[in-house]
Amino acid sequence: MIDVQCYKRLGQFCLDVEFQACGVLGLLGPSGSGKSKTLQCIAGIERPDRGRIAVGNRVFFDGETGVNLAVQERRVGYLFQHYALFPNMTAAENIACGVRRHVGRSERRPIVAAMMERLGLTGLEHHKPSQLSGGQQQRVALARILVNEPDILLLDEPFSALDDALKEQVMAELTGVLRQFDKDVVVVTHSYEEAYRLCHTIAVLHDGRIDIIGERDAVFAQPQSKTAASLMGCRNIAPARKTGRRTVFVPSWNCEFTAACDVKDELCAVGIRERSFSPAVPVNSHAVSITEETKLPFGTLVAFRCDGQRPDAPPLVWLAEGGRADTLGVRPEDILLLYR
Ligand SMILES: Nc1ncnc2c1ncn2[C@@H]1O[C@H](COP(=O)(O)OP(=O)(O)OP(=O)(O)O)[C@@H](O)[C@H]1O
Repeated sequence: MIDVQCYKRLGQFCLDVEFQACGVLGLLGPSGSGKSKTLQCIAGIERPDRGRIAVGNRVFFDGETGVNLAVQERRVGYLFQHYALFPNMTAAENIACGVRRHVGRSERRPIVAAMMERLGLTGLEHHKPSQLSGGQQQRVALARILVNEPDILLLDEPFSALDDALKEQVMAELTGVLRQFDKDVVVVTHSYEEAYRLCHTIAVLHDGRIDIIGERDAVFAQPQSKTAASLMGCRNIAPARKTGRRTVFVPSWNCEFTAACDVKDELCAVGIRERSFSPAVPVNSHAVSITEETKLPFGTLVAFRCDGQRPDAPPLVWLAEGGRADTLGVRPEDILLLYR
């Protein structure tokens, strides 16, 4: 269990986060929202102005009692965006750097060899980082972290240095590594797909604060805020007001929708994912006119306007599998109710 209450002012920016999580937590947020700073406070690279950070029963930082463990004492495995391997050392030497100091020289070699085997790196012992692919470099960096037997893993944008094909392979490998690592993990990412695939819990950061935190499927199904909905891949978001127990009206689209659950009075907007529209859904159905179609490898991105839509409102987008439509419907459970 990781328990974080952390306040830190950095010039104009203010980090003010509070969360508890177990297992693999995904920290999702726009650029500059405080994701990396949160990791750095947990790792001990940044010192919060106040707060408390604990992992399991070990307190890393407590502003009130003055506890502030050094980076090495925290036993944190921090995977940097570009892995930070030593360029002049071989893969095996890089990994050996991670082995704990008290381990004797003769014991180091088998520890490194076992970890290289576990991460599929056998045969690459003598390669320097420049002679390794991006995915292999990432595995060497992970191996260097894991031989140190960390109490928590912090992964900062673990796929940002990889191309799409390699990302897919590395993500599958990392999922396996995380499954074996039965302690807490925090993964920073821009991508909701990465967060969804790797994490049990997702926290969305916005402007230095936790916007929403919850179980992955619950956050994905109802992100609650405009920021979270947009980060979860929702491109149709517009101001809305409650009109009945389960109904909402979107003035700019001139559309009323029925949701699957009760609408709270504080509703400020609705979101509809582009995949949620369908000509075959008979509910929440509205007449539309298509304004533009863009071919994608697996479908067509269709821009459309609703009947009576305000001229200044941007078109909506629908990811169509094929065919055209005069009306488009949305299942009530796909209406995202947004309160912030
Ligand atoms: N030393 C500093 N002084 C002032 N502001 C800072 C300092 N360091 C970071 N910031 C600001 O803190 C904010 C959060 O930075 P952080 O690196 O955590 O963002 P992030 O969410 O990880 O962004 P990205 O996704 O772009 O990496 C940013 O707005 C940044 O400009």
